[in-house]
Amino acid sequence: YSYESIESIIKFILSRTSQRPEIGIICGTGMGGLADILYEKESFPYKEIPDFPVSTVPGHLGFLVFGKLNGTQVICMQGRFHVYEGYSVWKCVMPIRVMKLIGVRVLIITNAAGSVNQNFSVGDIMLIKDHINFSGLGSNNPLRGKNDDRWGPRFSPMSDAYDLRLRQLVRTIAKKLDLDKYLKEGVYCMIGGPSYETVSEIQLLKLLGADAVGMSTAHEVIAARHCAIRVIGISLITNSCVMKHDSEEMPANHEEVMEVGNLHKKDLEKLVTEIIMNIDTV
Ligand SMILES: O=P(O)(O)O[C@H]1O[C@H](CO)[C@@H](O)[C@H]1O
Ligand SMILES: Nc1nc2[nH]cnc2c(=O)[nH]1
Repeated sequence: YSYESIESIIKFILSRTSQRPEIGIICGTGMGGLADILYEKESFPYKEIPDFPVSTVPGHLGFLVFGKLNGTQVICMQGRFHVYEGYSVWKCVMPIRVMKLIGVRVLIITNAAGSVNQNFSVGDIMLIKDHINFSGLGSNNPLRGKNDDRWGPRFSPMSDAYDLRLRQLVRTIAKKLDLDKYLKEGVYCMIGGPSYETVSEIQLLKLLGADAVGMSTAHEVIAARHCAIRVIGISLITNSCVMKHDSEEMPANHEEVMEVGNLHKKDLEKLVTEIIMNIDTV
């Protein structure tokens, strides 16, 4: 997608809504209900937006939703794109550039993830402090190819990817909402998927310092940071990864991931609502 092609998508969308949000949300698997916290909603099915990819994964509805929360305008991706769906990595992150041109300054990225850290429990919320982009360490980076400086620089720093001030805000809010007992902080590792990890792979990720693992987010954060959008990353721990060979524990499965997402959506909704009401986008 060239800059101009994103501009024409923007033209299509903005001619159909008068909302101009500065805060974006990406809903993780089973977390599409996050859009329900909004009122005065205007929803656009991905399949009706020119050049937009479509959602193919259960638990990802496939709508771009505009709406308000206490007077603050928000844009929400009800469904994200994963590389394992067959989309190239740059295509997966295209909606983030759409958000940028709409005027988004802060992006709340949520996901469902398996825990690698054995101190984490299912239902915990992990505030992402950093990521390991396993699939991107080679050349599967969304910024690969000719750089357009209108988005950002050729070489994009990532050491400050998960905004320190915003993380402090989330911690304070979690405490106020009495969710701090569920709030963990850690490193998210993105793998390509769609197969879940072997036991040896989980042991490797643990050695590398990962606390949770999933198949999304890192590429989105790279694209967001490249165009100077500040990021909050939140993982809902939906399953504990099997850490030992020959264990009788239940293997990871997508039904469980969606079910846990659904079960804890109220906690996430409360947290995200309060974040949006307290964020300063300046
Ligand atoms: O990261 P999200 O989209 O929340 O979903 C996670 O859950 C799915 C696997 O169950 C994978 O898509 C993984 O990335
Ligand atoms: N890769 C990966 N993605 C997930 N998404 C939700 N749970 C998991 C998991 O255990 N592994």
